[in-house]
Amino acid sequence: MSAVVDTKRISVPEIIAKKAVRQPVVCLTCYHAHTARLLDSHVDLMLVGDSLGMVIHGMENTLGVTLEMMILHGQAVMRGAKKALVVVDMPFGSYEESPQVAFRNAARVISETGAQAVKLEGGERMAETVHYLSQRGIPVMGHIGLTPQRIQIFGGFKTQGRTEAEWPAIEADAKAIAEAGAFSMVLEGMAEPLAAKITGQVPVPTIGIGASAECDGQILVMEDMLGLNPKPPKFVRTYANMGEDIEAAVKAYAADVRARTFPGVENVYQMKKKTG
Ligand SMILES: Nc1nc(=O)c2c([nH]1)NC[C@@H]1CN(c3ccc(C(=O)N[C@@H](CCC(=O)O)C(=O)O)cc3)CN21
Ligand SMILES: CC(C)C(=O)C(=O)O
Ligand SMILES: [Mg+2]
Repeated sequence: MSAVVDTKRISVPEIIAKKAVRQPVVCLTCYHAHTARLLDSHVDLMLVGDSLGMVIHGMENTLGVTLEMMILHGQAVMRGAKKALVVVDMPFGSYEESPQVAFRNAARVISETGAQAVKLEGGERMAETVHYLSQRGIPVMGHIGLTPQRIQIFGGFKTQGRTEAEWPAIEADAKAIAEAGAFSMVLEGMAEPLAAKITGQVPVPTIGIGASAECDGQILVMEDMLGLNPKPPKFVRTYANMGEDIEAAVKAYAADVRARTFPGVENVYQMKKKTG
């Protein structure tokens, strides 16, 4: 018998349980199989974010991302992720209309990708939908504060809750989706003390991005922290300079091809030796 490899996947209840024991929930976005494999043993949760429209498809915002794109990338990530919990973003237009439409589309995401959960943007106005999905077997991660799918309403990617007058509405959003059954929630782009306050008010883990170190977990767009975004937002810490590394590698390859030093003897095939 072959050795038993520990590939048990982290579950939704295990993510929730981390809050009580103050274990930070480590999250990154992930859009491909090869990066999923590299991230798998280091993160608790991978989010197939609709930011993929901007980050890998070059779109100006996330509004043009389709359900088909999310399913395709969700399938790719699931082929590389064996231990981490995988969450797939519901794209703009796939869940806002009604809880029923949201369920139909979320069920496609879950059944066609094998991911554990979906994420959708919105607080109080989406609470009924969060409840409808979680009651029917689909774990939902909430997302409040700066919700990029409302870029046209906000007039840009603008940090929320920087005046106290804005706080009650955002606190009500957090409370509403927690009560509706969200298993965790992303707090994006909000003033630090507000994110800290909400983290103290809800029973499920808060996952911050441009929020606060007091959130129960953190998420970043992987390409941003790897140095692949030439103009990263202020909330990003870059842990590698992959943009520079890729350019240097491509430059060296181009020089080798032009000098005919690639391929080398080690890269080419000789004729088979004649036998007999
Ligand atoms: N590459 C990438 N990283 C992300 O984190 C990300 C995406 N794309 N696309 C979808 C959303 C959009 N996000 C963004 C993008 C830019 C800012 C930004 O420029 N913020 C300003 C502050 C703006 C203000 O408060 O007025 C900053 O300087 O950080 C914020 C969130 C976060 N998400
Ligand atoms: C930034 C995270 C939270 C997200 O929603 C995305 O990547 O789409
Ligand atoms: Mg998103």
